[in-house]
Amino acid sequence: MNEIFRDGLLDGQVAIVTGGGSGIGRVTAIELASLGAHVVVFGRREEPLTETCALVPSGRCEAVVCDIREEDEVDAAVDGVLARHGRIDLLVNNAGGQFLTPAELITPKGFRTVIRLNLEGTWLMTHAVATKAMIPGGGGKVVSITMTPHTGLPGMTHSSASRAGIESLMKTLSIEWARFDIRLNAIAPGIVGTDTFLTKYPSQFVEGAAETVPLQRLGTPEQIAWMVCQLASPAGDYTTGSVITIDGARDNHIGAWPPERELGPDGKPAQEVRRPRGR
Ligand SMILES: CCCCCCCCC/C=C/C(=O)SCCNC(=O)CCNC(=O)[C@H](O)C(C)(C)COP(=O)(O)OP(=O)(O)OC[C@H]1O[C@@H](n2cnc3c(N)ncnc32)[C@H](O)[C@@H]1OP(=O)(O)O
Ligand SMILES: NC(=O)C1=CN([C@@H]2O[C@H](COP(=O)(O)OP(=O)(O)OC[C@H]3O[C@@H](n4cnc5c(N)ncnc54)[C@H](OP(=O)(O)O)[C@@H]3O)[C@@H](O)[C@H]2O)C=CC1
Repeated sequence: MNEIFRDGLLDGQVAIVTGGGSGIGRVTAIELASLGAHVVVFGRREEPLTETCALVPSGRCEAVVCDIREEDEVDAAVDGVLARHGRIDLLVNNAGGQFLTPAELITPKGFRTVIRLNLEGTWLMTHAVATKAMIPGGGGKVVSITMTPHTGLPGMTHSSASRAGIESLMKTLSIEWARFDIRLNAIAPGIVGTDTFLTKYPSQFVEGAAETVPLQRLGTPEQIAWMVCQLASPAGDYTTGSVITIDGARDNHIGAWPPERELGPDGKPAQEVRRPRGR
């Protein structure tokens, strides 16, 4: 039973979720399966993938070890899904990440590592699924998880560049592959309180994160997963080439409004005094 959508909404669909062994990817896999989809989770480590599948009560989940940066692994893994299921309706490019470091300290290898994971991995997966399954099969949907704020991610130059690249990829392919009925979108989350976010980054960054969001709280993996489900459903059939930002307005403004310095003497938002008419 799904909390938001009707039972059986995605019956018969076959979906791949990369990075499905943890965080947003795991919750997305569980939500898709709860709506009837058969989900195949990809990741480098088998154990977390198997754990995700154990959390899917219907058993409609399968773990495939695949490093999305390696084209031979991607080809073999996608071929395997196709051989077992005969179709792929949905690809969720969720695997990704970065390390937080000032730009001047990022080495060529470090930059390449993040670009290869986020941008090249997303390209390899999207190209393999499209050419092997969606183009011959008459269509499909791709959802790629990126990141806000779109004004730039200081401390994450490599990731910022790669996420912009992914959004551009989705937009461009939505034009080229419209003739194959493939619909491609990006979901750009703000800060989501996953285990990795809460444990990987410096404490100052994590503890101060909610304060930087106009809504003053972090997002949840479910809020991202439900948008994936909506796009996968008939409600998403005409949505393509879009970037859907889910971030508590972090893309628009840093912190609560009004900031302390803009409060009036009464503690309310400062307001300009209206001049008398005629002056
Ligand atoms: C912000 C404002 C908006 C704020 C608002 C926005 C906030 C959004 C918050 C976002 C949160 C998330 O995305 S949370 C989810 C994040 N999840 C992840 O990152 C999971 C996936 N990440 C990873 O696997 C790793 O972090 C990643 C480095 C990307 C890839 O790992 P690999 O095992 O492939 O690579 P490694 O062998 O570890 O490292 C390869 C090289 O990378 C470099 N490298 C790796 N870690 C490094 C480090 N900590 N510091 C320096 N350099 C490092 C070195 O050059 C390494 O080479 P050597 O020197 O030779 O070792
Ligand atoms: N949490 C947040 O605040 C935000 C997250 N995002 C993005 O959303 C996505 C999910 O984030 P979140 O759930 O927090 O992070 P996690 O670290 O939990 O998820 C990342 C997943 O990607 C998998 N992965 C990493 N590298 C590879 C690879 N080379 N091949 C295949 N799988 C790989 C990991 O599994 P394994 O290590 O086993 O391969 C892991 O399951 C990421 O792209 C993240 O950057 C975007 C905005 C905000």
